[in-house]
Amino acid sequence: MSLRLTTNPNPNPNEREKRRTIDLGEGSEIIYVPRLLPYDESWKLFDYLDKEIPWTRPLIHVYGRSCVQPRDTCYFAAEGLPELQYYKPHAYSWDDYPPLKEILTAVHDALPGSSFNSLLLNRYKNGSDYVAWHADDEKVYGPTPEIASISFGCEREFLLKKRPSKKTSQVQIPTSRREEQPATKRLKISSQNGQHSFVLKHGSLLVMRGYTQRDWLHSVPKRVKADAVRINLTFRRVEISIENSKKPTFPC
Ligand SMILES: O=C(O)CCC(=O)C(=O)O
Ligand SMILES: [Fe+2]
Repeated sequence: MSLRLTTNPNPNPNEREKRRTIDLGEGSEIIYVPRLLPYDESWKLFDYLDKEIPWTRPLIHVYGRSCVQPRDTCYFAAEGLPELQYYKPHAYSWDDYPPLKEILTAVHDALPGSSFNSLLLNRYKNGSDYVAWHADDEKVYGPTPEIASISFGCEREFLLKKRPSKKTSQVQIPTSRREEQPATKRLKISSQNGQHSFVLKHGSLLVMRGYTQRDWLHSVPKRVKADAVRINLTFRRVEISIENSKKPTFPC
């Protein structure tokens, strides 16, 4: 399957203008592009991913207990990268899945200077599937990981909240800064009590940058009203040298 995504995959200038950068403060930043990929192509990609990806629902061992991960998952990585620590998934090669490479090209075009070499996919069958509060802070990603997240299918809420940290004090985002962000309501982005909420649209891109993994937690909570499948791709960069890998903050 070839979708021939162009290097500028967003043909609608109005959509392109909706790219938002949200400064979380203290070196953490979110970028949100509501339509990175054209709507119809995004549905073709959804169907392809739903059918062709070798999804599994693994058993995860954390904090001395086991739980079935509450969503389907699959992992892709360039050859020779170190393993992930929070669970050790089989690493598939995206050479065998050309549409994944086309999506990666679109992401690289949108984020000049980025160079992702691994990909974690999630499939949420309905609103009972979720990802709990966590940070993607495995040492393999380095101190300031850039994580690019693409969503397809059912819109789901993505939440961010500040986490208590030894390195930084727990500071609320000033109201004034929140008000500087234009048109957040139209884009279904909101902030309350220092917590941020994004409704991730079909074909959208959300990027976490800077110290977001060190200072913030994120989640996709259960939503009873979400009655359809959502597929999410998170592109990451694994650094080659790892020593003393630390366990990530990933409950389930
Ligand atoms: O599904 C999402 O939007 C987020 C997934 C996520 O946080 C992860 O895979 O680490
Ligand atoms: Fe995550």
